[in-house]
Amino acid sequence: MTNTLILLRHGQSEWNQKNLFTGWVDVRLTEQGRGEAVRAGEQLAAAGLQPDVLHTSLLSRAIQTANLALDSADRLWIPVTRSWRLNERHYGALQGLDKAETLAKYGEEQFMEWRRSFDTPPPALDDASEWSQANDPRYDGIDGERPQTECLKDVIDRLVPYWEQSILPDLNSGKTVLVTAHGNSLRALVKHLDGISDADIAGVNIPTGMPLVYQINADGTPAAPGEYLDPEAAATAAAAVAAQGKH
Ligand SMILES: O=C(O)[C@@H](CO)OP(=O)(O)O
Repeated sequence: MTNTLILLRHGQSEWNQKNLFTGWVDVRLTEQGRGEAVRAGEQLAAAGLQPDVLHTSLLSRAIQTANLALDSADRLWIPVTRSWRLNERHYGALQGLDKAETLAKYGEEQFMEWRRSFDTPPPALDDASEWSQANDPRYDGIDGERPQTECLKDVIDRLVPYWEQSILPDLNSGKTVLVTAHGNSLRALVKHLDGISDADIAGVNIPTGMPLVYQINADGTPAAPGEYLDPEAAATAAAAVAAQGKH
């Protein structure tokens, strides 16, 4: 007996479009991103997938994506739980910087280490920065745990407890669960689910707006690796994410 988990990265955001490091900065979807979210919902409906509950991050781009996708799947009414534990990886002092300029300034090795290494966080973001979330009321309750930078390992450490305590119980009560989140928080979850090594996860990129579907066993393991509803389009879009900053 397995239950269905659908992972969905938000559609293109304003800062994806501008090629800026985003992290916890609360940017919105572009028109293209809103279209991706609507299409994701249409794909769910066409595949006969009907989410019973939604888990989202606290960031607007994931919330907008969920709302648009659920609206086009005619499931806008389902219960919602939101958690900072599903937020994008905090990108530290890189938040707000241009990816291409950062690559040119620091070189490819350092750039890729910051983007994709498992355990090297970027430099911390000063609380006084305009891109800091130090005074953002949505994080009032988590102040002791509010990061100033994170590597992927840090994201796994804060996300896996949420997976075990909130998402897995929903799956085990027989619900189809939709999770809308972010490139790196979903890489963290996919690494955990698929047992991908610390080295190999560097090569995994999650495209925007493409539903990724798992069948999950009662013990939280997947019955098989996740499958995109549109594998060809997902592979093309993931390659574009991998190449960001390089053109
Ligand atoms: O900027 C970010 O927060 C992320 C996702 O958009 O970028 P990257 O893919 O470079 O980790």
